[in-house]
Amino acid sequence: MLSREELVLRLFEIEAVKFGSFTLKSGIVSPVYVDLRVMISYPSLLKEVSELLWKKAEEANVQYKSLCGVPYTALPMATCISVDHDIPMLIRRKEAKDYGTKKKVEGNCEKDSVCLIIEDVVTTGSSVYETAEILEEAGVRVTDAIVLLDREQGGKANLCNKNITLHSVFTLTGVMKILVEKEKIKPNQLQEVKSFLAKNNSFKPSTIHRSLSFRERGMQKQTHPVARRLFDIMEQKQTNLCFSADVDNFAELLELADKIGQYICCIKTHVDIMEDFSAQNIKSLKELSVRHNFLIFEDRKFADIGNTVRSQYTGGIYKISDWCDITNAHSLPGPGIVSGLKSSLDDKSTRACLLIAEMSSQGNLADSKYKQSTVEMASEHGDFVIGFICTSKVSENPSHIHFTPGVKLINGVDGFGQKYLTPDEVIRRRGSDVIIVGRGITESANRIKTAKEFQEAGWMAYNRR
Ligand SMILES: O=c1ccn([C@@H]2O[C@H](COP(=O)(O)O)[C@@H](O)[C@H]2O)c(=O)[nH]1
Repeated sequence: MLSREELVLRLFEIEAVKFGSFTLKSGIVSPVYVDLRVMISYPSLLKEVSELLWKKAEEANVQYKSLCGVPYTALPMATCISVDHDIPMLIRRKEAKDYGTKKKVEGNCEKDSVCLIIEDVVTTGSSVYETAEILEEAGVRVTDAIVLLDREQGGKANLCNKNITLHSVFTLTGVMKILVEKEKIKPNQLQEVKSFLAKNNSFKPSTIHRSLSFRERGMQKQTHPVARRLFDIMEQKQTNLCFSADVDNFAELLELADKIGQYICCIKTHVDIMEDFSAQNIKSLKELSVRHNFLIFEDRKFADIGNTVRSQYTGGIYKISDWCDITNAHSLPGPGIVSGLKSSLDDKSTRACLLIAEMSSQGNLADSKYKQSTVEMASEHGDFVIGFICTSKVSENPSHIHFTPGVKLINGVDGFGQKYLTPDEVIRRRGSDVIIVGRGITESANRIKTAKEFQEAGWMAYNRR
């Protein structure tokens, strides 16, 4: 085995770590460049490095069942550890297969077992987190990651905010100190890199843990009256569960609303799947919403120009604006959609809208720019838009409420690409506020008991953040 110093010198020799002036993909000019891809050309060094990564996990006493290298550079490292120590490996695909199983993870994903992530270099931590998300979708848990070199640019803290502990074999400044000692680089190069690192730190302090309570958010001056009612209900009934009542007849819907009404803050409907829609049935639902103190959210997902959505909201057979407290809309058509919807309301204090910033389905087209523009649109229409359909916290405005669909008690994916996350992942780790649960309840043999379980899981996750 090489000593730590010898290993650093080898990495320097093979130019896996270089000093000078390098323009990064981001356009930033960096005085240091790390490229551990070259290591596959030096198998004995690769083996040494892999052994160090494994030892780091042992020292940190990480308990895990399998390991997964972040593609591509860490893949051979994970493979060496797997073979040398007889530890099952998982491979994360960069692209899901577009045929057959469409799997994103290869290998045996034992439900709820812990998978250790192996990475070569961490800067912001985003590649580790992306890999963790995909592994968790496949049903395994990620608690720790081992990295050969931490560039000390905020990755460790960012991952910590996501509940992943990063253990590093080397830090960039640690490597540089060895190189200064061995007179391979000058002390001023170390200083230059240190000041570069200080100026280029990616750490984003999470506001999730320090966020205000639902009660406090309901009391903000700019909070819309409908959002205020919802915050009040959530605190009063200690529930952030929105039940997605995706059944096709009112007898079943009303029975469910009555039986599980005590556990929910909101019921979500798709009126256009009901076979027996009638004003009388809606009246009965309204009565139940008053008796059990929950709001009604019609998941209409408006997506047309302002003039059309105005008619769709108020007219036709459903007359949605007459009875639903909350509806939702895609931001795709632009701000006209919000203006169109709200223009039909005489009293804007009793009706509100959520914008769809993200979707829970695999392969959806809402990218980060779309999400950001959606949040800007919401901010411009605070008199009607109270929050978002999203899969993570998208807005820092405490008056905005985040609703997340695709929730079950275990992670997974349905046959049409609907991705499921747990209440803990959605509320505590991702910072959303309300879990939307449909089939997790309707497909249960004991719907009432299961609704209570979701209520407890959602509320516990809120209290733990
Ligand atoms: O991105 C989205 C937006 C809306 N939905 C709706 O939520 C429920 C989820 O039902 P499950 O049975 O819990 O999967 C359903 O009504 C969708 O239309 C969503 O899933 N994803």
